[in-house]
Amino acid sequence: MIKNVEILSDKAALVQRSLELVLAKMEAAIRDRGQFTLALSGGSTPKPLYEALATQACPWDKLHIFWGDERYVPPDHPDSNEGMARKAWLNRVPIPATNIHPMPTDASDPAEAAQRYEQDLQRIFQLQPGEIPALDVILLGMGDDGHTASLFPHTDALQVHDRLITVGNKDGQPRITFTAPLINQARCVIFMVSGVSKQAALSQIFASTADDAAYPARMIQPVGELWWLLDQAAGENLAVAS
Ligand SMILES: O=C(O)[C@H](O)[C@@H](O)[C@H](O)[C@H](O)COP(=O)(O)O
Repeated sequence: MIKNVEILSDKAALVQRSLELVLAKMEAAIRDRGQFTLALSGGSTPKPLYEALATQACPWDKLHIFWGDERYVPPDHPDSNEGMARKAWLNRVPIPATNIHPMPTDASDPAEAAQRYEQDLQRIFQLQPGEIPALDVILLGMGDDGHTASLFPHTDALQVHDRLITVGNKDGQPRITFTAPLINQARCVIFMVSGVSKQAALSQIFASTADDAAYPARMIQPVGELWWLLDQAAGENLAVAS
């Protein structure tokens, strides 16, 4: 794993840097493998990045879009990560509808939805049993509590190591989420973290020792590149071990 930490002057600079990095990874992936597989994060931080991507001239037919987690609501619900990304970006560009792979949230049992998405990935990536796909880029955020995707502190999802997709739990509300093993198989993971409220969790996540169950973002140690892009407000007091 190659770990990079950059502290940008403000959120706009963080978004611009994230855009540069995603575009660079997109160009390299399409050059090397003919396509670019990207998993989106939810929350508020990445929305301006998605809006910026909507202004780019990309080989849209070579992009495949996934979500790293999803609230268990319909896509037209205001909390939907899929709905946010479609409004901010995907509805504004000519990306083929078949290249967009949202997490299902229509099953009565979220575990069934998680299994369906896992089967989707197995089909799309033509996986052998037990094989974990390497996505080109997985975008992640981090909550004030140190969660990432929908891997929340002290939840069962943190213990799932034999699946690609599982059911997360935020205060009793179900989520669909990538598991840590799937995230850690990525060629590149990019965390986008903004705001002073993230400082306490970041200090734990960058500490040489802390409880991974309490700060699940610590579990993200990808085989490829790990990028932490922080704005000054989030990263100003961070002692970054090399
Ligand atoms: O569905 C979600 O909410 C996200 O995937 C979640 O993991 C998010 O990235 C963090 O909660 C940070 O959210 P902010 O970017 O809003 O701080």
